[in-house]
Amino acid sequence: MTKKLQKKRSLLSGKRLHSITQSHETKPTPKTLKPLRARQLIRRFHVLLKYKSAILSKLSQLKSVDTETYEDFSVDYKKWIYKQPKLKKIYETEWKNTWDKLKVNKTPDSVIDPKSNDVIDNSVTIEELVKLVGKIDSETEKRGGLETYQTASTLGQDAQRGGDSSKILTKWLSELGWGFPECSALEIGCLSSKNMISKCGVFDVIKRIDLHSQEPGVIEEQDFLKLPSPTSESNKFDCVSCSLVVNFVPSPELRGEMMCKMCEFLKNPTGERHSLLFFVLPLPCVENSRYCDLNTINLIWSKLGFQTLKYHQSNKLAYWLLKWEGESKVDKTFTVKKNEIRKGNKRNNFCVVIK
Ligand SMILES: C[S@@+](CC[C@H](N)C(=O)[O-])C[C@H]1O[C@@H](n2cnc3c(N)ncnc32)[C@H](O)[C@@H]1O
Repeated sequence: MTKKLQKKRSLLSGKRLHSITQSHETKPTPKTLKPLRARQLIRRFHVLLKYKSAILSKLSQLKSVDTETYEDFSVDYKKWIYKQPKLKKIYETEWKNTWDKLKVNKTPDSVIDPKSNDVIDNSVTIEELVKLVGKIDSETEKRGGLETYQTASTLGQDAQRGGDSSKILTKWLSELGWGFPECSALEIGCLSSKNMISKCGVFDVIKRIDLHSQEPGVIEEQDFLKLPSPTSESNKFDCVSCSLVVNFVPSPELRGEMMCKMCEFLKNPTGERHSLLFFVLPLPCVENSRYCDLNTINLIWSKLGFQTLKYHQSNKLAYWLLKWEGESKVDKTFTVKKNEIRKGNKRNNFCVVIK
């Protein structure tokens, strides 16, 4: 490959050139993206993350004969692959092939195989799974990694394009006259500390977390699913905001776990002081999913002890403001299974499962 072509590819991917074995340098992420490009990127990252999670979970079942235990296979899988020379070679070869072949500005290929309808069936071997992980990791990197995904999402928050979603939360809080002394909030999936939730003046304390912090020191780099639940009421929050995060979570079971876990972070109601949850999903998750509709989400929230105070649909998003009735109102026995609600091949597969 000529130097010129290499440079062009690195510019397209928004990354400096590096080999898979080199330590990754800090990569420049594009500062601007056209709205259509941003939407395409967000969609592609969701697809890649979803498949990666399914493939790693299959891989962790198949490798169960391995004696070494891994604290978190979704993070440690590379250690496991690299321990075995044959698998390491498969992973690296696929990573490099994908890196060389992928044109980031072209409509991407199917992640697994269009012939198998992208289904990971039971006959798939460890080698095939490792190859798929190599392919996904390489594409993710070549598209600029999570940072680029976040840039695309931040651009979606641009005031000229409707502003960040917490603008609706603050409007609703002011309509309700909600607010207390020493009011605290937990913002899950926080892209910026300059959002309306931070500027509205209702909250004295805001804990901001994100899988990949864009503002170290202000936004804690933390997976909400791994965040230990507070053991005392004083460490809980008056409000939890979880906007456009559950749809990012890669499996239906983890989405269910995330929704249930939010309750553990909310203060139980005392007198007039009620805790709130602000929740946002892309509209297609409830309007056009094969497995989920508005009733499903509303049922889950009501079983978890929430009462809907406000609901709003824009062209693209669904917003809820929910009041929590406390631990005693949580139905700990209810389950939600993956059931087909709508038929048709133009549907998406967004789904929440509660076990
Ligand atoms: C589409 S952005 C939404 C950002 C913002 N809340 C909004 O409404 O525009 C999703 C964010 O959620 C973060 N995220 C996804 N899963 C997460 C998790 N398990 N824990 C913490 N953050 C997570 C991602 O890193 C990403 O920054």
